[in-house]
Amino acid sequence: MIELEGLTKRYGEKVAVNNLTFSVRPGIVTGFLGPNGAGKSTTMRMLLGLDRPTAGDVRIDGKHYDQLKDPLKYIGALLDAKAMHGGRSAFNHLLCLAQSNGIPRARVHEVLDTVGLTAVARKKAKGFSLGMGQRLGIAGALLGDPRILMFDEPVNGLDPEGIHWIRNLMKSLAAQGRTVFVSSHLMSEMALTADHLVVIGQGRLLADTSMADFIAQNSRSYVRIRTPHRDRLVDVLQRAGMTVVQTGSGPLEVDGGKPERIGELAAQHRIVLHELSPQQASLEEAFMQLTAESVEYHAHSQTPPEQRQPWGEGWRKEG
Ligand SMILES: Nc1ncnc2c1ncn2[C@@H]1O[C@H](COP(=O)(O)OP(=O)(O)OP(=O)(O)O)[C@@H](O)[C@H]1O
Repeated sequence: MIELEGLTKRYGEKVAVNNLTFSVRPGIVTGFLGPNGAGKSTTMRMLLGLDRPTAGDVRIDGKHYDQLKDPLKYIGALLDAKAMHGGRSAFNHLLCLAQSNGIPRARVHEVLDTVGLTAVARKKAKGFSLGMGQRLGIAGALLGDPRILMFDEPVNGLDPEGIHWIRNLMKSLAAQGRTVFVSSHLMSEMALTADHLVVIGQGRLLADTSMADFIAQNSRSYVRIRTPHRDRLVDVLQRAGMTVVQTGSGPLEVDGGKPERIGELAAQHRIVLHELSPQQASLEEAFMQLTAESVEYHAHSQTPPEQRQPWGEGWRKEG
């Protein structure tokens, strides 16, 4: 379990992390989302004792990072895959980490095998591709067999097979009862991996909710219908209290009615349907919706008009 309470970090005038309070629970994958500059990496660095909070507190299984003896046995992290001694071989890099944390040498072989780097274990890390570097960083995170794992952008640079592998790894770590906290800008990937989401913007907490609730709360869901009897169906549905949006001669979009109910009404009135499909926004759409709303909220409260930037701008450029 990771617990943040009022966690705040200022760099001069800049408030990078603003009074964050949330918990990351074991047994599930928790996604950590926010546009560029939202404060995700700063939060993760404070968790690992790499940055000192200006105010507030963050605890790992009830302790501060610097109170942990052999911290790799409690929490494993991938923050910046390039942050390693490139002149060392993959094996020696992991061996150094293991020795400084009281972890047996045999474990180095195990994690190299887990991440698929056994064949290149004696090669220098500076010759590694981005994807191999990510795998080596993940091996380092797994080294101490920790109960808590934290990954900052783990799929960066990975090919589809590597992305698939990471997804399954995170799910299996969570299924073993571990706490898995992962940030990513790849919304489609996050939607497939995370059970729960923590979303921040401009350092503030915007959402702390299940994936399903996040999408439901931040997007419109409706039922799409195609029928050769449009007028009759519209009449029936409106009399049942539903809102029907008609776009030219395209499909009907119905708000406020479940597909089962719509299907039953159509059958009762002997109306033929060619399509009856519930539509749910994607995580990406829900995220854009939430960030769009936050532009107005933050713009007036914090930044002078001449310095205002559309909130989430950087994320949109990348996305
Ligand atoms: N050492 C620092 N000195 C000054 N400002 C910093 C420092 N580190 C981060 N910041 C600022 O704090 C804010 C949060 O940055 P952070 O890197 O935590 O965001 P992020 O959500 O991880 O972004 P990204 O998605 O781009 O990685 C940014 O405005 C950044 O410019």
